[in-house]
Amino acid sequence: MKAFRTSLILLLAAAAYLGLALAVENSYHQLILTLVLIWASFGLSWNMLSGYTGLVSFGHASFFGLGAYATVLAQIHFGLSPWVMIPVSGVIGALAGLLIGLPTFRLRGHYFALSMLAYPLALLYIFEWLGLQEVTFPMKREDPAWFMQFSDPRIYTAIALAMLLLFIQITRHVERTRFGMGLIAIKQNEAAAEAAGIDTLRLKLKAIALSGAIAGATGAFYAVVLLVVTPISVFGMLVSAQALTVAMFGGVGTVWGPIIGAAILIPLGEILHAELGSRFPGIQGVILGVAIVVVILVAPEGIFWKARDSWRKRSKGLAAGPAIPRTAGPGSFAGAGPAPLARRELSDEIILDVQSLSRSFGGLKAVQDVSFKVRKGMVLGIIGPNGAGKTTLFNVLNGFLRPDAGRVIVNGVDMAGRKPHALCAAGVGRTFQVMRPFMRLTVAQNVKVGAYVKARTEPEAESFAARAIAQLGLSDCAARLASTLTTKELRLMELARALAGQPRLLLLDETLAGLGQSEIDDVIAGIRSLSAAGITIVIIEHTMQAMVRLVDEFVVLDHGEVLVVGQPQAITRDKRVIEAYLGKKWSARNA
Ligand SMILES: Nc1ncnc2c1ncn2[C@@H]1O[C@H](COP(=O)(O)OP(=O)(O)OP(=O)(O)O)[C@@H](O)[C@H]1O
Repeated sequence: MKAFRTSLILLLAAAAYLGLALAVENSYHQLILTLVLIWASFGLSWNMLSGYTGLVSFGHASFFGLGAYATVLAQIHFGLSPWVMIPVSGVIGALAGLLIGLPTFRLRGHYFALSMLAYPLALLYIFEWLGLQEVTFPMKREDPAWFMQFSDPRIYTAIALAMLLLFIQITRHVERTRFGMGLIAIKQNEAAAEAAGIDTLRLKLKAIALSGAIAGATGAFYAVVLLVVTPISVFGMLVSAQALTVAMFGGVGTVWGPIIGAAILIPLGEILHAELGSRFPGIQGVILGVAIVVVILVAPEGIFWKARDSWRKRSKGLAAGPAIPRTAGPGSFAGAGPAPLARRELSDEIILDVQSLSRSFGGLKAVQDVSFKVRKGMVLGIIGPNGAGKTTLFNVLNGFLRPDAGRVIVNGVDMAGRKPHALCAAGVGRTFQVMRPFMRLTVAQNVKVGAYVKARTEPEAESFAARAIAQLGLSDCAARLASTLTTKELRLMELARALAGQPRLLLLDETLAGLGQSEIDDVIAGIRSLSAAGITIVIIEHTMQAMVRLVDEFVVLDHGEVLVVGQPQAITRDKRVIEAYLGKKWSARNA
């Protein structure tokens, strides 16, 4: 219903814009109307990669310029029409995206952004070196419509509008699918996305290909409108900056951002250029610079998000903070309590077999020759002093780190060195010591991202997520943004997200950290409910009082090695464990 309403508003806005274009007589103003649509399309292309994945690109002019040159050269040398070359330029842009993405996605953050800058610069010099300084479309008086050489500039505006509407539809479709959700998850936390089973490299390549396709087609049409292509006008720094600025100004990671940005900045820049350009050459660049500074200071995520957040706050919406009654609220479990786990009969089936696992950092042996077995349905605690190698061991078990030696046998298959999303698909879920929620998503969306690894369809993902949310007592907060949750609710949400991937084995990293006593009881009850549902659990935790109530068996690590393995009663009395970890005070207090 909401999607239908949005489509209707969009169509009405498009009709109004077209009406305005038809009414405008002045050809320069007509050109501005067309340019707004072109730069909005280019901004959408930038948004598809950088807005959704958070990988900032300073190099989108590569795709734009390749589309522009392909179109003009194809007309000159092969007589091909722009009607053919605009879609072909989309394909060229997509292929260029894959070629650029494959090596460049190895880099992150600033390194990614800067290396993207290199591609249009290199292309600019290559096209200059090829002698393509100023390439003009040959006039085709015999068949102007076929070669998009219209005498009425309003036709260009109409075509640009149709292209923009298509790109908006593509973007809106992406936003609604698991692909779009995966991109947002990557932006908010790439490691958590991997651990939730998302193949982040594949998704980023898909995003850059789609982004390159939109930029390539837009560049092709831009060339047609201006009739002449120069390296600086399509590969220049200002071109990439334009895409980035309209999206950042309007709002990143939303379909509306680039449209708002282009609608404000392009006419402003053009009018100032027309009025003051002769006295202040390069005034458009100044406008872009000022726009960026204003946005960084006033609305770092862009106008759209600023307006939406303040509207939501005012109308007491989702962002208004926790307002859920606590009586039977999140994390309340029937039967939850502090009693120790009754000794249970565990199956003999081995679900995780760790054999001689080692991992060093330079000369530091963080994990050395570690072996242990985890039986189906058990809760295994991993304890040890700070720096004993617990987190490193988890990172190796879940694929964030490659082991130097050893085997990690999950359900009979050696998974050592496999990527986190592959381990997740094999049934290994993970939570993090430092919580890694997707803050701008609701609880239900956060958990749904975790469900994608096993769910084949959207309804299935929603049902897995709803079940996990209910199991952890979070149904009341399902519609709230993760950013409004308490620490305990966030911990439970992380458990729910891991649970939604239908894991057979869950690795929990300091799930009780930062919680008060009653909150610890609630989260322990949550973990027990997972165990009762047949999930095998391996947990790292420092809170020993809680651990002895929770686990069936301990593995104690010290200096990266297994010190001892055993049941809680034996472990808490073991002299070596008391000396290395628990301390005499703990044993006296709990004797
Ligand atoms: N990426 C890294 N590079 C270099 N050294 C590291 C790295 N990660 C961990 N270490 C070192 O490896 C050792 C084990 O660290 P690890 O974080 O696994 O211990 P831990 O038992 O989880 O500690 P804590 O209880 O404090 O979380 C420590 O000496 C740590 O400084």
